[in-house]
Amino acid sequence: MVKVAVLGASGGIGQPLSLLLKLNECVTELALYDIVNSPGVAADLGHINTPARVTGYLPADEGLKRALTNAHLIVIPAGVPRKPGMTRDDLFKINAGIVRDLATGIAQHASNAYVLIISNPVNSTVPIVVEVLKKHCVFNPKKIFGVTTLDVIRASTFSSEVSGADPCEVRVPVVGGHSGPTIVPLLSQISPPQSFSKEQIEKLTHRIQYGGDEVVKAKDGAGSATLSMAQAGARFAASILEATVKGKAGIIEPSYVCLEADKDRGAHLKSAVGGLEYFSHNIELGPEGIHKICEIGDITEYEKKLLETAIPELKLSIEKGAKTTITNCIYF
Ligand SMILES: NC(=O)C1=CN([C@@H]2O[C@H](COP(=O)(O)OP(=O)(O)OC[C@H]3O[C@@H](n4cnc5c(N)ncnc54)[C@H](O)[C@@H]3O)[C@@H](O)[C@H]2O)C=CC1
Ligand SMILES: O=C([O-])CC(=O)C(=O)O
Repeated sequence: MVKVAVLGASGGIGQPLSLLLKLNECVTELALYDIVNSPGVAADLGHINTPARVTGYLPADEGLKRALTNAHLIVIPAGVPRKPGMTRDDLFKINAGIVRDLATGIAQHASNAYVLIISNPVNSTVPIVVEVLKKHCVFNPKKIFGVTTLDVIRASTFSSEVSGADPCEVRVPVVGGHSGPTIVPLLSQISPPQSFSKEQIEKLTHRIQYGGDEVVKAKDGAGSATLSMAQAGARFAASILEATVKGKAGIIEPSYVCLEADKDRGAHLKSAVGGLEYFSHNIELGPEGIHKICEIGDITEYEKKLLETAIPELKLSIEKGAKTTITNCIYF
């Protein structure tokens, strides 16, 4: 039995993500939780002829508990998206409370599950989840993931538009966090190798860092990336299932994680990034979640400067998330 729960399943990301998870034949039960419309989304998806049984839950009648109980994997796209002119950090006031309450449910009803956090600001919401799990003494750093897959998907797409390479084949490590200057693409490590001019690198870097803004602007008040994010979330969830259910070795995905998940390499990386407790980088997945956090490797002077700029902002976002208390959260 492989139960996957989606929290925020009726939203712009939640619905297409749930559709893609319903198409994943490794999933046998798909539990959809939201404060609105989840039974309808579940009824609709339930007609698709793939193995997963789909159930929908609202907060009434212990819906969160029922959605979470026995979940192997939980994906969280619950929360409000940006409008033009907002930063991801502007979402903290509302989303911090939502994520904290969902994390409390996870601590109580599914403390052994793998948790993928999509809700923004990811740089802060991941520390919120970790602090809640720590408070309940159920924290396992190898199982908590901030979803940054969309950054590498964008890096593959945008760099291929310049180079003409096949976007399906191109991989660019993107490190740091998930907001503007904290998104640090390492174009010098692009695979297959590719050389770009200084100007191309600067333009590409900026586009990858602010790719989210392109969508927010184009949607003109109707939200942020949903379809590309659903694909990114489904890809990451599929990789976690491949590694933890099917036991496939050597899968590498990027994610924003707690560096203590990999004692040796994590400690090394922590000292290389100014003592940050959380950082996004390529992760090798294993049967128990995070198997190995990859090294940063050789980077150019330009990339070192980007990293130096990212570190102070990341530090503030991490502290803000870790300090979240009942009083600084707003509810619907
Ligand atoms: N990590 C990433 O790369 C990305 C993250 N995001 C973030 O994902 C989040 C969701 O975005 P959208 O789906 O576009 O928003 P949306 O507003 O379309 O959907 C959010 C859903 O969350 C639900 N919700 C609100 N409070 C809830 C609660 N307490 N429990 C359960 N569900 C709750 C809402 O009812 C709604 O259905 C935003 O915070 C957005 O910034 C968006 C794109 C990329
Ligand atoms: O830009 C946003 O607010 C949503 C997001 O995180 C992204 O698209 O990368």
